[in-house]
This record gives sequence, structure tokens and C-alpha cells, in this order.
Amino acid sequence: MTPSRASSHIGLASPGVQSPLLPTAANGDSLVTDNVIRTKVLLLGLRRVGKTSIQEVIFKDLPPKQTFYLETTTRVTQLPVDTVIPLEIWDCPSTITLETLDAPLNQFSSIIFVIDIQELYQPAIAKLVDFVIAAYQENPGIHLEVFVHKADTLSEEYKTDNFRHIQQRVLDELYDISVEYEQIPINFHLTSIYDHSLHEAFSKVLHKLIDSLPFLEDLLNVFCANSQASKAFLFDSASRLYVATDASPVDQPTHGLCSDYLHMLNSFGPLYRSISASPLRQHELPLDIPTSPVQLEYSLSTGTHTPNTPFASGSPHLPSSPSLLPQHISIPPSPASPPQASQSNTPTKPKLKKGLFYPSASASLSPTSTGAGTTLTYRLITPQLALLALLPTTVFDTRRGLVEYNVVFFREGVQEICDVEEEARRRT
Ligand SMILES: Nc1nc2c(ncn2[C@@H]2O[C@H](COP(=O)(O)OP(=O)(O)OP(=O)(O)O)[C@@H](O)[C@H]2O)c(=O)[nH]1
Repeated sequence: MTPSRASSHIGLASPGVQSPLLPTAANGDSLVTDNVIRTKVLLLGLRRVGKTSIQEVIFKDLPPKQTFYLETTTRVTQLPVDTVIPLEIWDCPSTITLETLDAPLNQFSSIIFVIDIQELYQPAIAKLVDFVIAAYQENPGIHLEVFVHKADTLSEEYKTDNFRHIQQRVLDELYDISVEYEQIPINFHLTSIYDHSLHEAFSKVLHKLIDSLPFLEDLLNVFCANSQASKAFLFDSASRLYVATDASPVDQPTHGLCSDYLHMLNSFGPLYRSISASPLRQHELPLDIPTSPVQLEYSLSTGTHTPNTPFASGSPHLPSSPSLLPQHISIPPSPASPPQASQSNTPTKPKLKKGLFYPSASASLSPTSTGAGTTLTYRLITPQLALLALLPTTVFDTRRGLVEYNVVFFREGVQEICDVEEEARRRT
């Protein structure tokens, strides 16, 4: 993998030439706020179907059980989200209609219509069909997504039945209005805030909005081929949406495992601090993140721990599997304060800090005495993005240098793509 690979694929924008990544009015991406052009996503649905919960669970890390206390949305709220592309999620009250929505539908790149899986009645379907037709007429390129939500409330059998039933009802309604409308591409997803289905579905929505997706996928494919990784995901660290993955199929358990691991690292992040160096905060992350771990000692709020010290399991929102706890975590040295040997012996006052990060971590899955297991590795790629990859443990143990080397080139490629995205979306 070479760093020039990404730039040759993505065609770096030259002055005066509109970048191919710049969203155009035709595909609906055109909101300019805080000096960046944001891609807009509209969240619609009837009362209490879970629109706000979806947004809060994904983007504000609200524990699913606390969505119970969310208040009814009474006016349109716009949530800016900074991931590989800048997004703006519009959460609408259930009473919104085509007339009361104070924005033309062609401004949106995607519409997510949330429907309760138990809601087989006419009002939900009728509202969905109205918006689908209006959106399609205004912008045929718009991405129409239906989240058949609260899937956890039904048994497997009823879940599949209702999912199919809702899909069929929508298509029949569209056909009844006009044969032409039956061809409108609509994507249906089964979702619930209580499992990984919501993150997986939203990731798929996000993929359609990222123009540079093929280049990110190329980089992941090359990384997997050169590092013998069986699967690799590029995750948005905060939301845990995967921004891209390699060409091998995504199986739900692997996605769930990576997502849980990231969640665990995010949850424990603020507890760790390096004894030997002052860790940087996320926004201070240098682009040339050190690739080799330099110091592996930590202190937790309760005292000094070694990386292998077991943590209490069963904390809320942490993966229940103890095997997911990190067996190796590294924290980069601060360029300003190089490691000092004496510091590691001095017990420092424990502090909880938000925004600390791990540049790398790994966990061995089903370890065997012969070392023939799989290792789940995490590498911070940019302040927002993280690479999670499954590698054979033998490769991870014996050819670590090669893996680190490939990560460096992967990081450079991703950084170039992000720079082009940022440049294209910056308001001039
Ligand atoms: N079982 C289950 N309940 C959910 C799920 N998602 C949301 N809920 C619950 O649904 C209720 C309504 O959620 P909200 O997010 O407020 O729904 P909303 O569509 O924003 O509601 P309005 O603002 O009134 O339009 C809450 O009690 C949530 O806990 C889910 O996936 N499964």
C-alpha cells in the first residue's frame, strides 16, 4: 500500500475545479453552516416510534434504557454531527407534514422514515407513502430508508412476518397510486436500540452519503490483503457507526464484537492516564500518531493497574464478555514531556479526564496455547476514525512490525481522503 494510492484514486481537487466530492444541489447535499457544507438527513415518523431515541443512542451515546424518559419532540431540531463527512440530522415532530416542514425536500440527501414494527395500521403507511412520493418527485436521487423499529418487542417469527408485511403494504400502496412509483428504490431495515441492528442500519445509510467510500474500501482491502486480516472496519469512534469495511461480507457477530470492543474502549478511555507521559486530548492528536507503543503502564482512578489487571464486569453498557477487555493498550508520549523513569514509581493523584484516547489496543479472542487464535486489534487512525481488524494471533505476535507498517500507510491514505472531503466542504 502506498500513500500516493489514495491521492491518485480520489483526484485531489485543484483550485478552480469543483471537487467530485463536493455535494451538489441535485443530490441534496447543500447545507452550509459553521463554515462547512453539511449533508442533511431527515428523520420522520409517527408519535413515539423512537425517532429521538435513535438519534440520541447513536450520536449522544444515551443508554437505551434512558430513552424512556425522552420528551415528545415539538419542533424540528437539527443535530450537527462530525464524522468522516459533516452531517446534520433533522429530528421532526410526529405532526410534521409536507406543508409544515420548513425546507424543500431536495435539500435532504436521505430520508429515514421510522415505523413501529407493531404499527400495521394505515396512518403510518399513508404518511410514509406521501413523503416518499413527494421526495422522489423533488429529487429522484434521494436515498429513502425505512427503519422498521422496536424489533425487540416481537418474537423472531412475528418480527419477520411484520417486517415483510410492512414492506409489502408500502409497495402495494405505491403501486395503487401509480405503477411508476412501485419502482422507487426504498431500503427497509429492521432496527432496535437494544442491539447492534440500529448501528448497522445507520452505517448503511451513511455509506450511501460518503462519496469517497470506494477509496476507503480500497484502502481496507489492501490492508487486509497485506496484513492477513480476515475482516477490517473503519469506525467512527464516537458514534460507533462503521464508515467503511473491506470487501468480505459483514457478518453480524463480527460487527457486534468490534462495536462492543470500541464501546468498551470508549467507556474506559477516561479512566486511563499514562504514568510516564501526559496523554493528549483528542483534539490535540498529532497527525503522525506514534505507531509503536512506548509505555504500557496506567493508573486508574482507583490506583495503579497493569494492563492485565481484570476489571469488574457487569458495569452498565459494557460488553459482558471479559475476553473483550484490552490485553494491550498503548498511550502515546507527549512530545512536550518525554517519558521520565522516575515518574512511573511516583503514585500520581488519580484524575478522571474526558477525551483521552488509546492509539492502539488489542484483545486475543479464544486464546489457545498454540497461539492459533484470532486477535482483535484497534488502531486510532484520525481523531474521529478507528481501524478495527481481526488478525490471526500468530501474525499479530510474530509480524507486529508489518502490521504497524501497514497501519501507517492506511492512516496516510485515510487522512488524505479526509483532507479532500474537508477541503471540498469548506465554505469559501
Ligand atoms: N422496545 C423498544 N422501545 C424503543 C425503541 N426505541 C425507542 N423506544 C421507546 O419508544 C418511546 C418513544 O421514543 P422517542 O424517541 O421519544 O420517540 P419519538 O418518535 O421521538 O416520539 P415523538 O417525539 O413523540 O414523536 C420511548 O419510551 C423509548 O424508550 C426500541 O428500539 N425498542
